[in-house]
Amino acid sequence: MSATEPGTLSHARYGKDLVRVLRVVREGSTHHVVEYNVKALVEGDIATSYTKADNSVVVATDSIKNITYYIAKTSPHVLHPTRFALHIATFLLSKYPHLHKAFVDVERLRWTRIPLSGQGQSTPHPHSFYRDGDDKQTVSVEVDGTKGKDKMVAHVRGGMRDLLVLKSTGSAFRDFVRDEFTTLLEVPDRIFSTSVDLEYAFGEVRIPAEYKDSEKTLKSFTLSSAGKGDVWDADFAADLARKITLDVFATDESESVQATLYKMAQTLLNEDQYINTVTYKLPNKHYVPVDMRYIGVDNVTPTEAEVFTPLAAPSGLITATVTRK
Ligand SMILES: O=c1[nH]c(=O)c2[nH]c(=O)[nH]c2[nH]1
Repeated sequence: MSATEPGTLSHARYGKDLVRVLRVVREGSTHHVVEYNVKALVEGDIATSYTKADNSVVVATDSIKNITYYIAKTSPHVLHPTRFALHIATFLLSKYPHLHKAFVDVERLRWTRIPLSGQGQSTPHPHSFYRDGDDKQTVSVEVDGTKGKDKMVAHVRGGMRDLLVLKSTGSAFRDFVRDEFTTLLEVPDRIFSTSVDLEYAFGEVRIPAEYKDSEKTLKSFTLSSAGKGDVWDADFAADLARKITLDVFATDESESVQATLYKMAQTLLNEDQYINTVTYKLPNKHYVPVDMRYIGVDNVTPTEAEVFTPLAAPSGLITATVTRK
């Protein structure tokens, strides 16, 4: 190595981030829409592009963006974020022999059919939608073609972020360490609010042959899943994870964010046998009772606390990963 290069390139990965795409699938007069934010990165024999300014090994990030749109246009998987991500990753590796790994993250934004009321019942509109929550479904896939393009394997993670929840009772925080640094009061009842960030990992899967030959099979190909909530049925897992998170949050008599988080994770592992690890990141979004004693009003005794101020910062942050035994 030349004296002017004291370092070696030990890691190199590149691609396009923040590719925004809305796809409409028309089924007669019923339409389906999905909106995604996509990040697609690749690794492979690309070192010389960094070390020798050799762009002959570079698939332009602009082309990676175009491939993302092309798969959005042609993939039979486009309505399913996990399979869509797998399709982009697999396509990149199949098309470019010198690329060996692809990393595709997809965020799905919420668009839900507008429910129309009439004749005492609600009907979902066939082509009008509304944003019914700021939470995003997340998908991260890593497809590894290093053992050969006919033996590709994938590591898939699902999850969600920005699911904002609050409960006004059913949450206590007591019996924590008390010493000279403690100012927090023990409370049998408090507000509990968090913005749920969840990620869960499935076991490794082989990419079926149909995925690779995308252009030949695009029209005909449908993939059957091996079981409810597996990688190929990850939408089920995502709905289940959201439902469990909300159910446990609502019904748990919480002794702490830690204890509620752990119950959520165990419930998800119990209900989806294909998920192996679950990671929650739960900020504790504090709401503080306003002290009105100076005007002779009790708003601090837990049973009297009715007026709160949200505390933007600092925030608690409770995280944990629970792994299947
Ligand atoms: O559920 C909680 N866990 C903590 O670790 C903690 N720390 C704190 O100040 N409040 C809370 N609440």
